[in-house]
Amino acid sequence: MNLTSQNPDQPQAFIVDLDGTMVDTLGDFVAVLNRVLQDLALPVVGRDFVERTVGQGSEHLIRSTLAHVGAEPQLYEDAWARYQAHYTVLNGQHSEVFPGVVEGLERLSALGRPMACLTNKPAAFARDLLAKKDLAKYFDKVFGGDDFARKKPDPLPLLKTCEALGTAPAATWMIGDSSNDARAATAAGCPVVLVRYGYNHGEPIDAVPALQHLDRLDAIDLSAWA
Ligand SMILES: O=C(O)COP(=O)(O)O
Ligand SMILES: [Mg+2]
Repeated sequence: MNLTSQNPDQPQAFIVDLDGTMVDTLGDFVAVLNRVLQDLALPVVGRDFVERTVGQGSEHLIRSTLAHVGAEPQLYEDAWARYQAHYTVLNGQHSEVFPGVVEGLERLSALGRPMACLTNKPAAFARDLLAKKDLAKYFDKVFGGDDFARKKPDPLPLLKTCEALGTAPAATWMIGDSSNDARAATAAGCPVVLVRYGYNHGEPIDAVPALQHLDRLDAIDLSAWA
């Protein structure tokens, strides 16, 4: 086995999504959104709505939530400021690392290849959450939805992350939970692995083409290394 091989089929680096892939953050999103809605004397939202709506960044989530409860879109700026304030306090309090994630990250990190976390979550919240859940140690780089001009499903964040890791997209595996991750990865030329337990906009993830669909991150098949 030659670990330094440049065979593009072999993973030379990993990019891992955060919400729905490593951490079950739905509880945080629901708690924060409902505090914002209560502040604004608006009706609260349920877990199902949030599960269908997360994954495209905070702006999209806040705008969609206001529309869902029938609020005026002009409330956005106020809601965004309140969302930031509540999220800063509540980040990680209602969320759990998914089963198999620590074991999976240990397997990946044992390969000694560069690893990045790439999420649509604002970078400051992502860094804070990774630190609180003791996952920061696995990543050489962490990028959030406000680090680049465009978010996933645009390929730009993937291309920029590959550049930062110093690896070719074709040799850099993206591990995510949604069609957003898959679309961004495919457009960037990165192979994609999808987990089934996350949030895929209310759609079955098995319908989204990927190298592998996993029930747990530690079930990832790295046999391309053999
Ligand atoms: O939309 C978000 O805030 C985060 O989503 P992601 O971590 O799955 O990219
Ligand atoms: Mg996700």
